[in-house]
Amino acid sequence: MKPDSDAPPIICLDGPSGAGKGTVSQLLARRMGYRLLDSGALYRVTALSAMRHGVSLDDAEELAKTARNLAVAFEATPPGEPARVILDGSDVTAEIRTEKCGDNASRVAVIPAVRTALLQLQRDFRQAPGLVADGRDMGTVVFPDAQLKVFLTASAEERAERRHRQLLDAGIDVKISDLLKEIKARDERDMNRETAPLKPADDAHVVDTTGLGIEEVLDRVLALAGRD
Ligand SMILES: Nc1ncnc2c1ncn2[C@@H]1O[C@H](COP(=O)(O)OP(=O)(O)O)[C@@H](O)[C@H]1O
Ligand SMILES: Nc1ccn([C@@H]2O[C@H](COP(=O)(O)OP(=O)(O)O)[C@@H](O)[C@H]2O)c(=O)n1
Repeated sequence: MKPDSDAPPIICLDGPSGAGKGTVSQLLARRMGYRLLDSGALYRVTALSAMRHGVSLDDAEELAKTARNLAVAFEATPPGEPARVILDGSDVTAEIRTEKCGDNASRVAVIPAVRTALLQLQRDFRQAPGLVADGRDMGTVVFPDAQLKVFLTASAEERAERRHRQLLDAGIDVKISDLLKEIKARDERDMNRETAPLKPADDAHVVDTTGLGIEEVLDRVLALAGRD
């Protein structure tokens, strides 16, 4: 799809868990002076809100209602730090990052009515001077006319190792074999759902980050954006 020349530019970074989307998106948004959409946080917050209100993860209708009525806000933080995520007035930034919440997010994300409920909220992030959008379907569904679409990936083993290091840094010791199992299960669910499955858009640039450092990945994306 051709970019709408009047709309603010968008760079989409899609890919599986642990590919580096969040990290690279933040660095890229800072370099470009763009806003940032962490779409995964919206699915995580929907899952958390459902858990808090006793909504079953099998109840599609109530989950869609939960997504439609989300009282969520992203609060700016100093450069380099992820935005603080506020749900119903309380800070859930750390709570939504747990593996449990990620897993539940991928369960609610299967439901088409939940995805529809979150669509406009995501599109509203498109504001001048531009947007970096991080997720699974940014280039395929939410912003099909984006100027640049990048699909970041890496081997499941390397993604599990990255997540392991990240959790250890946060003082959480989880078995790497369990993380690998969870990552593979989430990949499977995200790639095989009927609505907005995880896959590169036809016009996406696929960047395999296995063996690449964060700065190298950032440089590749900046080069694709014409900013090297
Ligand atoms: N290319 C890379 N090399 C090494 N570690 C990376 C790389 N990209 C990301 N990481 C680290 O891996 C972890 C997961 O990255 P993150 O950006 O949260 O991935 P995603 O948003 O795709 O799930 C973080 O701790 C991050 O610092
Ligand atoms: N645009 C998006 C973003 C996330 N998601 C879902 O939300 C879950 C959590 O996304 P995330 O981006 O926060 O997860 P990580 O890649 O950080 O592990 C994913 O496993 C997807 O199932 C989605 O379906 N569509």
